[in-house]
Amino acid sequence: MWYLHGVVDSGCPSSMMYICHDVLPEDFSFQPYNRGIMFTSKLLTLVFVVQPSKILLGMKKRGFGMGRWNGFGGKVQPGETIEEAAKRELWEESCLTVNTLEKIGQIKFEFVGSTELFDVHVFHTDHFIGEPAESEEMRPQWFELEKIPFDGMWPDDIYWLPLLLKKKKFLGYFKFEGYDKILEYTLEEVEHV
Ligand SMILES: Nc1[nH]c(=O)nc2c1ncn2[C@H]1C[C@H](O)[C@@H](COP(=O)(O)OP(=O)(O)OP(=O)(O)O)O1
Ligand SMILES: [Mg+2]
Ligand SMILES: [Mg+2]
Repeated sequence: MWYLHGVVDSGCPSSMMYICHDVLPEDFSFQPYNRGIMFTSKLLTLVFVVQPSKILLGMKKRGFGMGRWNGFGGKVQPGETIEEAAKRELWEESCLTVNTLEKIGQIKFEFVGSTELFDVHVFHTDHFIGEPAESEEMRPQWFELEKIPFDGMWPDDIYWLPLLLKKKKFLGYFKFEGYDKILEYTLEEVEHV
């Protein structure tokens, strides 16, 4: 049996290679790795702009997750930090700028049949500059907090978005079959993320 032992930095922050080894590290716990499969990991960002009684979501118009309401975000590019990427994607997709973002969660997604994990870094902000505007990728819309369209969002969101709205930090793992069915998941509140 081979186990995850470390991470190879391929030089591109959005493409870390996790390697497996036949030694079980002491802090070894993350579920997908203990099956001895070699995974790559793709770094992604996700930003939610929240006001006291409403949240800004975007209808994804193209690519991954098309047709679903979601926060704003995308792939971390070489040479930028995850927070820089989160701000850039928010700007590109909604025309909003922010001075600060609060890191609130980290979620790993596994898709059965794929050895690429999505490592999604989730941010939250109360303060923004500008007016939301439609982009090529997203059509922004405010939703009252009691009317969040969970049926039109990724099925994992209903588990952890309530934590974000309470400003609780969290770590999650969701295993998907296709893009609609969650086979298993873990979710925990943490002090630091
Ligand atoms: N299960 C899931 N639940 C969720 O809420 N968000 C998810 C998710 N899986 C992926 N995402 C988010 C993370 C990220 O914000 C987005 C995927 O990235 P994108 O495809 O939007 O990347 P980019 O904005 O770089 O795209 P392009 O500019 O079209 O290349 O979907
Ligand atoms: Mg995007
Ligand atoms: Mg984008």
